[in-house]
Amino acid sequence: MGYKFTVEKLDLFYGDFHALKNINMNIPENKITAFIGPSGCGKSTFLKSLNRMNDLVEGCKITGDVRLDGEDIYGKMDVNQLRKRVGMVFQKPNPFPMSIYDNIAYGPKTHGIHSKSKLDEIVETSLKQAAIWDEVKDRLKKSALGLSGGQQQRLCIARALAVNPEVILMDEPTSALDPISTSKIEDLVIDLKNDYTIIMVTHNMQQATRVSDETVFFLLGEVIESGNTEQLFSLPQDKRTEDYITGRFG
Ligand SMILES: Nc1ncnc2c1ncn2[C@@H]1O[C@H](COP(=O)(O)OP(=O)(O)OP(=O)(O)O)[C@@H](O)[C@H]1O
Repeated sequence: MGYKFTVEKLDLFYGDFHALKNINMNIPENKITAFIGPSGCGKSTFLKSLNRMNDLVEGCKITGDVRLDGEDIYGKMDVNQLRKRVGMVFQKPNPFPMSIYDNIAYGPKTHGIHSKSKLDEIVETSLKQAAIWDEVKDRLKKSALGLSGGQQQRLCIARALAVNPEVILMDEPTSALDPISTSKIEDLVIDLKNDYTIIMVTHNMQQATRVSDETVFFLLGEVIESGNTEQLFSLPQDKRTEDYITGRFG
């Protein structure tokens, strides 16, 4: 199994607060990895350290080693290039206040693509990949804010795909959505893993078992247990994992 990310001895501090403690992890390529754990245990913080979103947080200090395809992302790698390779989808759909078309074309334009035909092609392909093309193809020039929550989230996934990333980080991508939209996003995520490496934070255990290949359980800033999803849920090795997945705490 090839690893997309390898993380060694990662510690992260927000000022004096030690939010992530000695994280060691390998994230397999072209698989879906789920991060689970109670609120405040550091899942989002860790997710954001994979594309250096924490750089924007004042007082945040990170030590250790995070490698993408063997390359140190906190070394010489250009942050814009890193974020192009490692895209992100947030909990609440956050389309830009512009047309559906422009939401998708925005990223490719900032990376130097200006040909109308090329942009048209990227918009269509990305929307098709995100399983929303049929719903929006006749209203591409209309505001993205007029879409439903579930459509907006698929649009945001299309926007992430438009810059041709290798990894997609998803922070509770369905927590604001109804069951039908959730199921559409889950199907989509499973389809996408053929071409992308996906890392997803979820509070929903059923979702983790439905979609992910690997699961990582976080508690109080530490990784308690990780491994094959089916195994972790059927035969947890650590009592704390068992307590969490059986709903005894968290
Ligand atoms: N910008 C920040 N400054 C200071 N502390 C922060 C900051 N962001 C997060 N924290 C703290 O770091 C810890 C981990 O937060 P994080 O958001 O990563 O947890 P989480 O597991 O994703 O939680 P949730 O499931 O509720 O989203 C929490 O104690 C939180 O209060």
